[in-house]
Amino acid sequence: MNILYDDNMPYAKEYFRGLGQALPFTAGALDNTLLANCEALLVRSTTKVDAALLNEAPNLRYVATATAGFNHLSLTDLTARGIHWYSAGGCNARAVAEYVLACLYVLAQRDGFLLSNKTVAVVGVGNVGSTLKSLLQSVGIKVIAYDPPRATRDPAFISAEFSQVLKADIISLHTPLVKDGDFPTEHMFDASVLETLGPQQILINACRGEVLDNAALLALMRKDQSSMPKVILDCWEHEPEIDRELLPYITFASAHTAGHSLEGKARGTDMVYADLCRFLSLPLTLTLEDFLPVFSLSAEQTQKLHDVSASESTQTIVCESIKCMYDIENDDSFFRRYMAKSHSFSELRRNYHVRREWPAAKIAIQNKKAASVLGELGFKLANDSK
Ligand SMILES: NC(=O)c1ccc[n+]([C@@H]2O[C@H](COP(=O)([O-])OP(=O)(O)OC[C@H]3O[C@@H](n4cnc5c(N)ncnc54)[C@H](O)[C@@H]3O)[C@@H](O)[C@H]2O)c1
Ligand SMILES: O=C(O)[C@H](O)[C@H](O)COP(=O)(O)O
Repeated sequence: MNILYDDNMPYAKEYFRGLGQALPFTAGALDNTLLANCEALLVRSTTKVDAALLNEAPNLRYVATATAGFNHLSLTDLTARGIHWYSAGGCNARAVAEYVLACLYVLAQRDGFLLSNKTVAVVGVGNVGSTLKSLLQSVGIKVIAYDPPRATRDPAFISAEFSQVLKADIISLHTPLVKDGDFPTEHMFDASVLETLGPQQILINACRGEVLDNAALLALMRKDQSSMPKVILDCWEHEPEIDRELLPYITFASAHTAGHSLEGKARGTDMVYADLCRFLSLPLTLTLEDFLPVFSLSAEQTQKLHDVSASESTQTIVCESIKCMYDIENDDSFFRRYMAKSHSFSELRRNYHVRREWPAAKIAIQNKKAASVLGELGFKLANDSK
């Protein structure tokens, strides 16, 4: 089988070489001569698989995206041509949930509030939203779950009302981009919705840029930033050509990298591999454990955690532990510096640093309450913790 895979899929060479002739391509530079013979095309979200691409690929039988979102695949065109398609739903759910928690803990420390006193509205309670909801609830943070389409599919799920969402202290968006049907999400947060929010609230978009009307947000921020919520953006409208004018009004800004943990990306490759093996009726011979490197904190980080362990404040210890794994302030300042130099959003994403998920780390924390919270959040605790 002739396979083409995005060269930004970790371990793809190792996973796919046993399934046929597997060649890498760079998103944005997919060669039509390669497409002409391609039978299986493995992409990430930066390759649009539409009629124009499919017209160049007459031998294509299989398309997969190693990402959760699949709004870059034209399902109508794939189905019309009888091409099997797959998306790796859930591959990076923990990565995005960790991103949201990292933002919230750092903001709580910076602004001097207790996260445990806040209510978080999770909008879209699928793979990402459910993972986030479980982690928040496991550490005692109240969650409002909003997902009307899920309530129609799953009688056991009861969705909150949208009016309750708008009153929450923190609103975190985790829906797909849906342009039509009964539950569209495009510009779900438009000017009329944004105007109902206040400065004591926090709004996070780590799903798709188009769910939040960026032009309306910019206009309202310019009119009176002091009446607006704090806005945290990982996903932007019109990526990669985002509106840089919005940047000064954003509390934490990142380049659509919430899901870019090494595990999140590699799990995407692994899930596509498993689906392609099923499609070809071949046995699975490789797993993620064959590839993920062992991780340990640096001596400096270990010392820092040891020092902060003496703190009385659980939130301080949890925040510092999270920062050892994922420092959102670093991502934010790097992004701002990078964008100020007119560098490309896509390049920044391609060269994103290696970020590991929290269960990869083993930490020693003396404070019992903090150790328990960190355990709930997925950190492995060394024997001398608790
Ligand atoms: N920033 C990132 O790096 C990153 C990473 C992963 C996923 N994503 C985005 O987040 C989205 C969610 O990911 P997921 O894996 O949880 O997908 P999912 O399909 O598992 O869950 C999405 C949920 O949103 C719900 N939903 C749909 N329309 C809705 C509406 N109008 N109102 C409320 N809820 C609605 C669905 O019913 C579903 O339960 C993806 O589609 C992708 O666009 C972004
Ligand atoms: O949908 C997803 O899984 C995410 O948006 C994912 O992180 C996108 O990453 P990309 O394919 O653009 O590298």
